[in-house]
Amino acid sequence: MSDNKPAAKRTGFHPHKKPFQKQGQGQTPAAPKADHTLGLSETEYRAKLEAEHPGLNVRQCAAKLLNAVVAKNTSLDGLTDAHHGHPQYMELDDRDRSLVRAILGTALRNRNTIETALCKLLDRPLPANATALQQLLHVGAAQILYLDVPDHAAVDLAVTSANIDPRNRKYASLVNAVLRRLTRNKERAIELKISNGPDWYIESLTKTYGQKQAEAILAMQAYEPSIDLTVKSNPAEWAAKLGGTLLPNGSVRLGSFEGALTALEGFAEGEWWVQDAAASLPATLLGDIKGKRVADLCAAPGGKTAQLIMAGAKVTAFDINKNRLKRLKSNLDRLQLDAELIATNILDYQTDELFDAILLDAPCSSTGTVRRHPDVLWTKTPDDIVRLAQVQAKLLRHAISLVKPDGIIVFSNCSLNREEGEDMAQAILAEGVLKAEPFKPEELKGMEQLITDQGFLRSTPADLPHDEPKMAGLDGFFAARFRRQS
Ligand SMILES: C[S@@+](CC[C@H](N)C(=O)[O-])C[C@H]1O[C@@H](n2cnc3c(N)ncnc32)[C@H](O)[C@@H]1O
Repeated sequence: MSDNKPAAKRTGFHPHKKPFQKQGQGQTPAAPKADHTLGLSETEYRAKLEAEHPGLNVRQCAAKLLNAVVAKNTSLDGLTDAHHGHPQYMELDDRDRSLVRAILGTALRNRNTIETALCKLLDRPLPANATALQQLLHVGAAQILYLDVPDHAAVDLAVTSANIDPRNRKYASLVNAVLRRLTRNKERAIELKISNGPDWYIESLTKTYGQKQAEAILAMQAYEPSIDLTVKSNPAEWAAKLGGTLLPNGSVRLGSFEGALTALEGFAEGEWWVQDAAASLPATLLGDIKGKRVADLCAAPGGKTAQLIMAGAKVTAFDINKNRLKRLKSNLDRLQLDAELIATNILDYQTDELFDAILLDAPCSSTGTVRRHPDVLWTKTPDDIVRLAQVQAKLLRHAISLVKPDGIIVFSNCSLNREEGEDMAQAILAEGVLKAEPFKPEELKGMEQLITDQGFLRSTPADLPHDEPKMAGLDGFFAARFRRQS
């Protein structure tokens, strides 16, 4: 695997040297005057600057949110939520919001490549605490290297952003010089063979999957994947209607489409829902559940609940989060499906009416969803993996008390880390209350290769290869099936 240590260079700043003097090339846009003193509110001030420098708000917002993700471990989904997102993001119109998301997705997916390319253009490393400056350069570089934005706009707006921010003003000519040099070295930068992700993650993947498979997974993480749908019925028909591809498990993989997803045929009628093909597998592995009482213990937003209902089970869906459970309810309403809903911490839930079968799709690090959520790697730490594996073991032990003797439990999550998957499952089996019920090839027709030697299910973004990377891959998922012994 290639050089993954750009961060080391960043931290070796020499304060006694006058930084970056040699790099002043090209015209640096003039510094705007600080208008705060004129008594404008923050919003008015930003509106005035935007009128003078169209596109500035988007770049400033992108740099701010990038900093919140990488320096403060804040989830990108929350920051860019359409209703409760970051205030600076909420001020933008839809077009600008989508550019912010494109910049952030690209910057995070290619973070190590961008960092290495920038480091090569710097005479000396940036100060270790210059995180705002670092994000500003990353936002500029993401546009220059990967997005369809004119180079001069990316550079000028980065320089203007630097001039406006008192922390970065003294680096404005550095920003100008480095980004201009990047525009002349694009090809070389893009061709750098860099694995993207923090060192701990790359090491963990390599240890678990071996170098070749780890590299294949990391390569796939550079692409935003296509959208998969789970359909109520007639998957081949829906694949044809929507111009998608029918996958071996019956999911429909969409190619590119015009307009909003919610405007596609069948959405309003509740004929399908969005769910990665790998995420749709665990609910199918409970066996024949027709007419049985099944508990979906961590259910929201309900993709798997819908599958269990469609399989004919009487479903009780639990979730600790009331808002997420409300979302599940509205999803089921659109699909015209019904389940008993209980908002509770399942660790506090006990019943004498034990369930025939249980699905526990546990909270996890979500490292299997990096293609869709490129912030995950930069907001999670190795400690999170250990902590979440402990939570999962606790939830699974409690699930045993809710299922009938001889009943089935399917445990799943969307982590690629074996501590939350294979290791956790083996540790629980060693406690002796559950017996393994290995998955059988005939249960995963066309996807038999996902069954491990121990009879677990393991998918990764490197599975289901396709010439077009966007049409390839699966989310990383783990699933195991157990039977309660007594
Ligand atoms: C991975 S998501 C579930 C996704 C869902 N199964 C689906 O397919 O749409 C995990 C869910 O577990 C819920 N959760 C976490 N801890 C819980 C607990 N102790 N009791 C109940 N729900 C919990 C979270 O609120 C979250 O909605």
